[in-house]
Amino acid sequence: MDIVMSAATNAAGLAKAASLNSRAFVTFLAGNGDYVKGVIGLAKGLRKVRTAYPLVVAVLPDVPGEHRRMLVAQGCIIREIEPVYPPENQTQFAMAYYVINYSKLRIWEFVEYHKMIYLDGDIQVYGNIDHLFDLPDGYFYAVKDCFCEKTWSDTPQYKIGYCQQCPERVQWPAEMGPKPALYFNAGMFVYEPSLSVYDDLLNTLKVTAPTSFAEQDFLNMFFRDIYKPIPSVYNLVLAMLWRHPENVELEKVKVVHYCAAGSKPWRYTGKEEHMEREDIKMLVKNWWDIYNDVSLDYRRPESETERLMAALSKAGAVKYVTAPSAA
Ligand SMILES: O=c1ccn([C@@H]2O[C@H](COP(=O)(O)OP(=O)(O)O[C@H]3O[C@H](CO)[C@H](O)[C@H](O)[C@H]3O)[C@@H](O)[C@H]2O)c(=O)[nH]1
Ligand SMILES: O[C@H]1[C@H](O)[C@@H](O)[C@H](O)[C@@H](O)[C@H]1O
Ligand SMILES: [Mn+2]
Repeated sequence: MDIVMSAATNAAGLAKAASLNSRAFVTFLAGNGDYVKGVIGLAKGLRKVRTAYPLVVAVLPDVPGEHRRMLVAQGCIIREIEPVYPPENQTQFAMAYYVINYSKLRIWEFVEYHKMIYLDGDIQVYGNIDHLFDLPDGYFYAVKDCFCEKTWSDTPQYKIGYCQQCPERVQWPAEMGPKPALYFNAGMFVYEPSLSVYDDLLNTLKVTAPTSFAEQDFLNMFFRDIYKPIPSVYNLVLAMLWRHPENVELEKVKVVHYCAAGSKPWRYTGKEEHMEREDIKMLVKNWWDIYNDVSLDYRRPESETERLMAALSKAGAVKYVTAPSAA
C-alpha cells in the first residue's frame, strides 16, 4: 500500500515538476479563410530557427477539418476553444473582424504549460526567441505599439500626433489629462496561463465595454500594472519602417508582424500605400521563402525501434518485410 502511495505521489510530483517547466508557443486561428497559411508559415519559421518548443494552435470551432489536418501535418498541437463574445455594445472596432479576437482570452486556460509565448498568425520569426521563456515570472511582456497608422484615427493620440515611439515629437498636453499609459501590441506577448487569471479575465470582460482595438485594449487595461515592455525586435509592427525608421535596425529584428494594411504575405499585391517599399518586398519574399521551403516541413521523429531496425537492416544484420495491413 505504502509503495503504491509513494509511487503515486512520486508520479504526481514528477508530473507537477514537468508541468512547471513546460513551455510552448501559441497562436490563434479562426474561420475557414487563408489565415491557416499564416499559421503554417509560422510553424515552419519556428522550425527554421530551431526552437525547442512546440506550437499550439487555439482553433475556433469554425476551422475546417482539412485545415486542422494540415496543421497537425506541420507538427502543430491543435486545441479547440469556444468563442468568447464581448458584452453587447455599439462599438465600432478598428477592423470589424477584431471581435473574434476576444476568443484569444481562452489561452489563459492552457495551464498544462507554465509559460507561453503568444504569436499572431500573421507573424514570422527570423531569429530564435526561446530565451524569452526565461524572463522572470509574474509579468506580462510585449512590445510597445505605434499610434501613427490610420487604424488609430479615432483616438486622441492620433488626432494630436502623439506616439509613444517618439514621445518628444508632440508633448502630451496637460489639458488632456494624464499621459496615456504605455500600450502594447497584442500580436505577441509572453505570459503564464492561470485558471484564476482566466476567470478574472472573463469576469472583467463581462463588465467592460468593448473599444476599438477589442481584446488588445482590454489586455492593455487588465495587465497595465504588470506590463513590461520588451525591445521592438520581438514584434516589428511594419508601420515602424516608415513612421519611426530611426527606431528600427532591420538586420537585428527577430520577429516580424505583417499587420500593416496590405502586408499579409499571402494576400500581398504591392498596390496599397507603402507596400511598394523595397524593405516590404524583401520581408514578403522572406516569408514566402520559408512557407515554400519543403525542407522545413515537419518530419515525425522515428521511434527508437524503427531507428534501430533501420540501422540493423542497413548493416545487413536483419532482413525484415513489412507485414501486410489488415485491410
Ligand atoms: O479571419 C481571421 C482573422 C484573424 N485571425 C487570427 O487573429 C489574429 C489577429 O488578426 P490580425 O493579425 O489580422 O490583426 P492585427 O495584427 O491587425 O491586430 C492586432 O489587433 C487585434 C485587435 O483585436 C489583435 O489584438 C491582434 O492580435 C493584434 O495583432 C490573426 O493573426 C490570426 O491569428 C484568424 O485566424 N482568422
Ligand atoms: O493592433 C493594431 C494593428 O496591428 C494595426 O495594424 C496597427 O496599425 C496598430 O498599431 C495595432 O495597434
Ligand atoms: Mn496580426
